[in-house]
Amino acid sequence: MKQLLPSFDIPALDGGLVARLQHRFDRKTKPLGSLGQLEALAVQLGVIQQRPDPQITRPAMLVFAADHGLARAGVSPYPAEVTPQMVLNFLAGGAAISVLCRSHQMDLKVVNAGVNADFAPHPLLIDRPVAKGTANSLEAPAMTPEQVHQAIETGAQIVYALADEGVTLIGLGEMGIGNTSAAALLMARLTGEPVSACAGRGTGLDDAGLARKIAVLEQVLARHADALEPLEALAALGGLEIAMLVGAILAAASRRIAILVDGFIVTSAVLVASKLAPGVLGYCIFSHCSGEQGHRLLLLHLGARRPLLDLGLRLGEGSGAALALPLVRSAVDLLNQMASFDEAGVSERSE
Ligand SMILES: Cc1cc2ncn([C@H]3O[C@H](COP(=O)(O)O)[C@@H](O)[C@H]3O)c2cc1C
Ligand SMILES: O=C(O)c1cccnc1
Repeated sequence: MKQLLPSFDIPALDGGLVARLQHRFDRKTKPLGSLGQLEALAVQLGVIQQRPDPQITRPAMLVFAADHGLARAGVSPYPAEVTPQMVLNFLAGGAAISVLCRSHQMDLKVVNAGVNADFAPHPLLIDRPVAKGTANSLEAPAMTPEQVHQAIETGAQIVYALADEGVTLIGLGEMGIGNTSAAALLMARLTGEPVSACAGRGTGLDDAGLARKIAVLEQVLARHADALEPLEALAALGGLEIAMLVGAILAAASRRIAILVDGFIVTSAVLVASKLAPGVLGYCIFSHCSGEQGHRLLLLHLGARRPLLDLGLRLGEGSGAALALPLVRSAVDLLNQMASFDEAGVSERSE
């Protein structure tokens, strides 16, 4: 299925630049290393942008929405109608991500990747559905190879258009009832972790509901036991919004755009993208560790030991990514605006 992947050229990040940017930070008027993780964050932005003074211009939040056939297997306590209803809520400005994008001056775009509904045109809506939801992966592969290809291509095109408008950082979010199941399936298949370590309560399953979800997901994995390659796994187990996220991640990295990764579902898309092109990881900023069971372990598989925030969020939509943007802005401002010891005439360490 590899030939169905559009080609992405991910620039390798320049290790020498890391040392030069860190040296620039080390000359600032503060004890060495005292800005902790913010230093590495600013350095990462500088390396991504290949400049000593990284800039965050026109930050955009892309929320990809789609429906899941697997939702019919009772893996979520909420009905599938919530997906289109929440899309309308995003467009009307009443959802958590709407509020957070206003709070943090992010340009919100909602992508219909495959919701089971029709939408009237709206300035915030990018209406590019590949289908009206996925097939139920208990019965068939969730997507055909062609649908996966189209979704990846569409996600990439959306990001290329933003790059052409001067966007240098994107936040990624999602909406799709049932998608913690799709994400857990991808995690289990691509990391080899047991389903019980990958599946969580999602929107609030009780103990019996979680046990049922785990049993369903084990059946799905057994049904698609031969879907081992990342694109095959994505087609068999994933979702249209997850496939579009994969395209968006690959395209962002190929244009040197920094990616603020949200919660469990977006991180599952990073997992797939990183199996296709490991270089994408250098472009990812892991904004937070979600309360969803499985997220911390998934982050560890991706080498992300210290996501920026740990607030017990379990929402998705891009909420954690939007909340982390002020930290990224602060990191970059500190690197760009702090005086050095020489500039400020401050004495340096004497021993
Ligand atoms: C009102 C509402 C708003 C949401 N916003 C994000 N999600 C989150 O919950 C869903 C995943 O959980 P599960 O796999 O349990 O269905 C996704 O849509 C995710 O974005 C929401 C869920 C609900 C109910
Ligand atoms: O971590 C997430 O992204 C998440 C967790 C629960 C429900 N929806 C999303």
